[in-house]
Amino acid sequence: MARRPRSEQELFNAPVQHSAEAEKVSKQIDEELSKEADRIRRRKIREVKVMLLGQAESGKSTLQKQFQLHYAAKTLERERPTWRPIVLLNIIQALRTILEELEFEFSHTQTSSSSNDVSPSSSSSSLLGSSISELQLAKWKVDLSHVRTKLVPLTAIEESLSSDLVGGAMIPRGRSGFVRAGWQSLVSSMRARAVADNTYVDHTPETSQLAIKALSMVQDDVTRLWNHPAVKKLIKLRKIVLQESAAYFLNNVSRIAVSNYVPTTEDILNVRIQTLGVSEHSFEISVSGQTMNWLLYDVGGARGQRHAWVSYFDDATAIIFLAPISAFDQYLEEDPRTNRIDDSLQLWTMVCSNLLLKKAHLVLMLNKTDLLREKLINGIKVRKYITSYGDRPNTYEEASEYFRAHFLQVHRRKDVGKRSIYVHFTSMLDVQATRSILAVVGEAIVRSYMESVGLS
Ligand SMILES: Nc1nc2c(ncn2[C@@H]2O[C@H](COP(=O)(O)OP(=O)(O)OP(=O)(O)O)[C@@H](O)[C@H]2O)c(=O)[nH]1
Ligand SMILES: [Mg+2]
Repeated sequence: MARRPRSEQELFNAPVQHSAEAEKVSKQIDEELSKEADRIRRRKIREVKVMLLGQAESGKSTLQKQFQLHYAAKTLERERPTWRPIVLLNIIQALRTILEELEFEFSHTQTSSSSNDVSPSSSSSSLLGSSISELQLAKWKVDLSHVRTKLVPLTAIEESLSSDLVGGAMIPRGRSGFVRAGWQSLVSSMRARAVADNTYVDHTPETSQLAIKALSMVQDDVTRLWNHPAVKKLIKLRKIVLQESAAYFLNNVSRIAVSNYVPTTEDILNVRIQTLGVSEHSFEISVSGQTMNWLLYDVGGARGQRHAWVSYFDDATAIIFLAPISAFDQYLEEDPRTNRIDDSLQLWTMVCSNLLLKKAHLVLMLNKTDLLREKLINGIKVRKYITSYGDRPNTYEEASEYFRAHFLQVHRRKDVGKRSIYVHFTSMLDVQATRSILAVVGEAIVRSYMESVGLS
């Protein structure tokens, strides 16, 4: 009996106590959820989405690496060994192109004298030039055949290297040298990794190791081929057209052909590998005391890749458009009738006039200025490829300003957002110059973003 009231109290109070406890817990949960929602909202507010757009080979992936170098240097350090197969692939691709073109040219050589006359005075009328003697040509053919045989073990590795980059998938013939988002995890699992003192534990993937070994065994032949007068002549005549990075790597073969080779930053910036699809990269960037989470979207720029861009447009904070102004004498690989500058202008028109991008901040990078200078110094005439250039002086100042004016005119006529435009002349291989440009670009994008969300 004595316990009854207590028990009654228990009966009445217990659920009351329980419900108070539950209410407290529920309140706590609500508070946590609200805090989390707030955190997500704030994080979202600080998320800046930047798309890198431009035709193939305009330098988008190189710019992405520069961002990584300046804002997430440790990640670039970690990934350093994963660039090794791509450097090797670039070297082998260049050698294959040289050998194929030499073979084609030699097999199409017509002699101006009878075929069994090999006197030094008889001459060849091939594309190699009429001044080459028959004797010389015969000697070159022997040289080529000798080098080709020696290089077989190296060139045979191209397909395997390329296939490793796409997780072992079969690569259609003639289609080597591309990567998709996340490729680094395929080649880094992690046979090579950085350790604290910046040396690398060498577990190089087998294919790369084989390629390095093969390269080290034939490096003198590679150098002889690269410096061969027939090769120099065909490059000058544009019968051999190599990737822009080929000369850099072929001049550095002796440094690369060593078993403990680790790509330098310059190597990483110089490599050429086509991007397929869209790759997302994230960086924390601090500008004017604000830490922003940058999501950088690096897209494939070839015509067949551009359909993938649009699904990223509607929430893009900024577009960095790259136009390689050195490409005035080049045509699209995917459509050899279209001049590369014309294609860039068309793409830029699409960017300026696209309603989904109406609110995006626009940055225009007129890239590859180093190559533009080089071409003009070497006497390549702009007006030969772009007739409207007329009689303007064939100088860097004149040509760069001419291209800038054209891109600005497109923006003036086609911009649907009445936006200011930020234009920079860039040379994406120049680390110091690019560092200062990235600081300016970063600040401008963040400022414009803050204004747009009313946080300025
Ligand atoms: N000389 C020189 N080379 C550059 C410059 N910018 C990029 N490159 C080189 O141009 C080549 C192509 O650059 P990428 O960054 O791969 O081009 P991309 O725009 O990403 O091309 P896709 O992925 O096919 O769309 C690479 O070998 C780069 O090293 C530059 O300003 N000057
Ligand atoms: Mg790319």
